[in-house]
Amino acid sequence: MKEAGEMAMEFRPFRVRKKQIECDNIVSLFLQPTDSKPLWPAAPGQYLTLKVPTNDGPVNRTYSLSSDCDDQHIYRITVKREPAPVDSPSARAGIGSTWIHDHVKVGDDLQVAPPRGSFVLDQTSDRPVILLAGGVGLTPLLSMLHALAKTNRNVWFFHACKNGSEHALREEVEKLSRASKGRIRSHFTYSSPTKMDQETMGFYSAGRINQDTLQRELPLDCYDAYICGPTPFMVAMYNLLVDLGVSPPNIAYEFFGKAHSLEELATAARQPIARPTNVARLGATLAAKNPNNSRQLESSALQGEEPLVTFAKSGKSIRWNDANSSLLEAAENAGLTPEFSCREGICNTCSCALLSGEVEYFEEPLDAQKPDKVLICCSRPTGDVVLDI
Ligand SMILES: NC(=O)C1=CN([C@@H]2O[C@H](COP(=O)(O)OP(=O)(O)OC[C@H]3O[C@@H](n4cnc5c(N)ncnc54)[C@H](OP(=O)(O)O)[C@@H]3O)[C@@H](O)[C@H]2O)C=CC1
Repeated sequence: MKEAGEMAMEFRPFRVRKKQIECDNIVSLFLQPTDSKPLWPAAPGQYLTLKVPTNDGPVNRTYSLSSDCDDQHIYRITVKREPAPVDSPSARAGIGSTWIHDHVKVGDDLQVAPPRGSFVLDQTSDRPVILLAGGVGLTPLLSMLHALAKTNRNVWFFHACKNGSEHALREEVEKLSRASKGRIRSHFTYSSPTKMDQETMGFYSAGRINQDTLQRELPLDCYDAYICGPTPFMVAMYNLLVDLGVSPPNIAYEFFGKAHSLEELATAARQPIARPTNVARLGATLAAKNPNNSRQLESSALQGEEPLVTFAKSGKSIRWNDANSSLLEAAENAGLTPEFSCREGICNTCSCALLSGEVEYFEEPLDAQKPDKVLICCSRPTGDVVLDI
């Protein structure tokens, strides 16, 4: 097991050199290090983590790089203002995006952690590429487009937006497309085009990207595909691609949802399936009132059984099952709804008290964790554990 103290990653000071409004609700920040060290290397598709100051202390938020990763001089991130969820208007608007939109100005210094993420362009492949962007999900795909512009690969860049006022970085995509002399084709779909969009014909199709859109644009071929956008968009695009014959292993996406994978959601969208749970409801008193009670349990390891995971507050226990990717997923499969956001050990949203037992991290948390705390999104139990959930 890695020691928590070994896990903290390096944050460095970066200065905001430029803040650019891209459209109604999207801005870009251009960031340069102030410690006179070079930029970290980044792969097209990766994201940066920023420390966002709040009244309750700093929180980590991640933003995909939208710039050309070969640029050794400056990073660009592009951020949409996230309003409070429509179904819960009393909830807070996105902390990070509100702070970037309302408070960050040119000359400010921000703490930034190195590029991370495995949603990256496969630069060893020579297959033609389909990039499917929904809204501000274009950011990692634009970074990929910059890399692809320097290759001989054919590229189709589809971007779905509500309308022209929410369409960021259009000129940059068109410029790359023009310079490619036909090798990079772009297609913009507006779901709710405005009157002005209609007059200027600033989009190629209206409505949502569907099978017709893709079939019209794409010749039969063997593609690599990359999808980024809201989850329903990604689910729909995944199923469209599979229906068009794109091989699932060649479809890449970044997904932070509750299901194991986007593929699982995409299958569910075609044919709803019941999800098995492996919950054993124990007496509500088990370890809940006195977490030390759990120490009276016989060690599962000694018995040769899978570890017992006890959720003290909710009085539920389950046997660990390797089908769970993390303690967070185990809790969800037990019918609990712990808070989470990134599911990658970055934002600390899922941090909870570890009342007893030990865990191991399969993904290195960005911040060092105190011994009595655990990030459940990126850890598994090494023996019986009691969590304060
Ligand atoms: N690295 C990453 O993983 C990144 C992820 N993101 C994510 O991308 C998302 C972008 O959201 P946002 O800009 O608000 O997107 P929007 O809500 O503006 O949606 C963008 C477009 O997608 C369309 N769309 C939605 N659902 C479907 C569907 N089922 N089939 C076809 N088209 C659909 C919308 O159509 P309609 O108007 O009809 O709904 C709209 O035209 C966020 O969830 C953000 O977290 C963003 C950046 C980086």
